[in-house]
Amino acid sequence: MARLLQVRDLSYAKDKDHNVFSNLHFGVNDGDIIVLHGQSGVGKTTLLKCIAHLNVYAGQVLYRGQTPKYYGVPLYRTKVFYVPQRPSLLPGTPRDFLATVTSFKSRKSRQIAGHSNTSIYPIEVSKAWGIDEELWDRNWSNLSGGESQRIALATAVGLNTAEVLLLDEPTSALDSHSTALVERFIYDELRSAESELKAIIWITHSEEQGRRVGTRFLHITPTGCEEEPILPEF
Ligand SMILES: Nc1ncnc2c1ncn2[C@@H]1O[C@H](COP(=O)(O)OP(=O)(O)OP(=O)(O)O)[C@@H](O)[C@H]1O
Repeated sequence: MARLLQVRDLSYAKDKDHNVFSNLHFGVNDGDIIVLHGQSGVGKTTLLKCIAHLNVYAGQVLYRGQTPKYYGVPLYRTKVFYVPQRPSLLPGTPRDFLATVTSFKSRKSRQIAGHSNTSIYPIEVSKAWGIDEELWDRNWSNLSGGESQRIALATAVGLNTAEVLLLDEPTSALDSHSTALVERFIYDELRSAESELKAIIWITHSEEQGRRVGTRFLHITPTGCEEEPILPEF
């Protein structure tokens, strides 16, 4: 089983006197969907941002045995792709964002038969989740929470560059029907031979969703993390 990510002795400090968390050690393997548990404010979002190299941290995050700087951070971020909980804070429109991400030469987009435009697949994915194409040309700030969540996720999945997705409450603004569509799609992508996607770290506050999607469960505390056993269902 291939080791995709290795987190070693990771700690993050808000300021010089306050660690948010410290001493995090864990690995992410091919096929994993790791659900992060932990009290509100313990640092789950912060941890995903550290892994995406968006926060400055102490310790090491290795992707396929190498640091983000070894690949170059922009390329690394297309391989280990962070999807924020509130993409509405991004500047410009979703189509601008798509153009920026697709400009990295690491991209290996999946194409739709009959389409020559390689950035069309994210738009097609979002259509499958009920998003009209015209919404891609609206400013993020003028989209609803659920629309921007689906578009950001469709970008991450549809570009097909990421081997590891870092999902920060990706369906928190969605109704149960849209949530089910998104969960099924991501599950199928993870198991598709055509998809680059190999593993996910997923933050959810829904225990039911955690049980539906998770293959491993990691409990974060301020002083470390431990793997929770998967309990048999009765
Ligand atoms: N930009 C920031 N500046 C200063 N402190 C921050 C910032 N962002 C988050 N924090 C603090 O860092 C800590 C961890 O926040 P984080 O959002 O990572 O927690 P979380 O476990 O994801 O929380 P929740 O479950 O409520 O979403 C909190 O104490 C939070 O107040």
